[in-house]
Amino acid sequence: MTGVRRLTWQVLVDRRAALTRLAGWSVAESLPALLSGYLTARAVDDGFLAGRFGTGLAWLAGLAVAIAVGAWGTGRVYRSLGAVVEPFRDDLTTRLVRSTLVGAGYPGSRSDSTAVARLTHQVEVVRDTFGGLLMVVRGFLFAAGAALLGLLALAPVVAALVAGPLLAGLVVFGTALPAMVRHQRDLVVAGEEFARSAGAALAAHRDVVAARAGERIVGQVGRRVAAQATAERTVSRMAALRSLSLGVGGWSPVAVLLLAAPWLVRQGVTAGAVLGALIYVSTGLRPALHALVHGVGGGGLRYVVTLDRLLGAAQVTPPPARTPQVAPPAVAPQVAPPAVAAPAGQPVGGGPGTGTVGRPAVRLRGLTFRYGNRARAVLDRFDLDLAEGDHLAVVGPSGAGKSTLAALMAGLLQPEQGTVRLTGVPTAGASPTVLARLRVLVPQEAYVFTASLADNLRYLHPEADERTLLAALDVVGGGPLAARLGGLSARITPGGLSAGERQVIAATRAYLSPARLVLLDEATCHLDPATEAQVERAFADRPGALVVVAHRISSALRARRVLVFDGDRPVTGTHDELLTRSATYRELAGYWDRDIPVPERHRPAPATPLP
Ligand SMILES: Nc1ncnc2c1ncn2[C@@H]1O[C@H](COP(=O)(O)OP(=O)(O)OP(=O)(O)O)[C@@H](O)[C@H]1O
Repeated sequence: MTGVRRLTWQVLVDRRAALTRLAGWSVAESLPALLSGYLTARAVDDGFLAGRFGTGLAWLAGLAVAIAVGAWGTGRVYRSLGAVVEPFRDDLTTRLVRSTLVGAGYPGSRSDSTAVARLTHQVEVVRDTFGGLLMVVRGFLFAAGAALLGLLALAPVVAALVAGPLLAGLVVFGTALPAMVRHQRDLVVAGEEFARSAGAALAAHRDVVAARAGERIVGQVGRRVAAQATAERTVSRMAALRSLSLGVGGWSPVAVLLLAAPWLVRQGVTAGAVLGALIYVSTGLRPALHALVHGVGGGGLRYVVTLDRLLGAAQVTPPPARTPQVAPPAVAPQVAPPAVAAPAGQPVGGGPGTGTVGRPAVRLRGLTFRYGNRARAVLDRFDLDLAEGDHLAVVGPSGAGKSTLAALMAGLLQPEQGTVRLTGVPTAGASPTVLARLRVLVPQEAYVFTASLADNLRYLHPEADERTLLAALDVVGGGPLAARLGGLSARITPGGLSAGERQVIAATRAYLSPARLVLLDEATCHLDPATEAQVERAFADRPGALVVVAHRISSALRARRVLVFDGDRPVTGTHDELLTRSATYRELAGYWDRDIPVPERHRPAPATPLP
């Protein structure tokens, strides 16, 4: 909020000439507030009660003149207000549009004209609320100041009786104000979170269905709805505090004056002065306090919160540096895989002594996950580290949990316990945009939409030029397919492609994405072995880490390490190690063996089961 305070102060200082004019017209506007009680008191005491009807009328005529001057002042006040508010709006719009467009200029950002439209709309909200705030605060200061001066002129004791409760009301309001700002902000954030979460769920409904995450996503969106409702209720409760401050500051002075009237008269205060004091309170102070409390508690809070968020949005931060997508540098991966896999259930590849440099690409810690309260745990306190350059094949019987592990790594599922970090960033609570920069998951059912081949490939890398797209197709093995379809501009439809062709397109798209972690969940199951090998090699050579949920032994053989779902606990190791350590792996390798010849050294030992 410091930014809001500083900017507001700056605006006021920069426009001090316009503010001085505004103050001058405000004095004229508050003339009736200054004179109403006093002139009424004179009209009563010196005129009507003294039997001088004409004198009474003359005082009231004076009041009528003051009211006319006040009305003229009000007209001028609105004109001067524009001189303060409009330049503020223009400054803010320029600043935000510039920062949005500059932000869009960073590689990896989209030029977002809707962001500009959204921001300019919010600037209008700031302008209106700022104008309203200026009016009510100024109105209160002048009206209250005028009324207190008038009360002092009538009788200092009356001024003291009114000032006490007024001050108490202001203290109640001022004390509650920070909490009101906080809750209003929570409400705005809750609304945005809900919109973001529902929007992301709708946009990604195909992936949600593919990952069988429907129930979870509905739960997540439902939690956002509940959070927004709670925030609404809290803001409504804060309205009670506004009413309390109005009651104390606006109504109790009236009650005090009425109760104290006999005593005041005994003290020598005239009946006209008591009536004048009541006029000051009921037509000057109370309405001004009412406008202040509702203006600050409503539009004022919106001003603070909206401006605060706009200022946040205006800070242009370049997105993280993007990885070169095509033709990855011809350097060996920085990190050699560990020579020996850690024992089952222990971190692999990133723990102390394993040779990992820097932050691991993937770090899973204490991961427990089950579908539903009574279901068996698919993963139970599971740890895993993957280094940059690592290539892990995940294998296991049907239903063992391979896709679940991939979805957890991708942040599509959230664990019951434990954490998933991708290059140090926790997936819990990460926005879809952040997740998209960190990882790409290619499911078995490849997602292709009706558009040009180029549009399909650019889905995760909108700025990629044609040369980049063609190079990526070439590396992944999609060159012949692109030629057959008629080039990048060829229009494709999901129904017009075979399952394998869709997988090639999805793989090329993933290859082009900025994410450093690639998760292939049986993403090549419809490809012939040669194309599958080419796809896996392309991803293995790409900077980052690769996880392949494998359905052929060839995938496991190409990987640096293999994770096998063996009974209750996944076991990790090299192919050779697992042949001796995992009965499940031996069994799987035995079946796979029939499909693809396995080098002699990889043949399962005719061993009795090992621990
Ligand atoms: N959406 C879901 N709701 C409830 N249970 C689920 C859901 N998705 C998977 N499961 C269960 O979780 C377990 C692990 O499933 P998962 O899909 O991760 O296995 P998998 O090893 O990938 O299997 P496959 O090789 O057949 O794809 C299975 O018992 C499965 O029935």
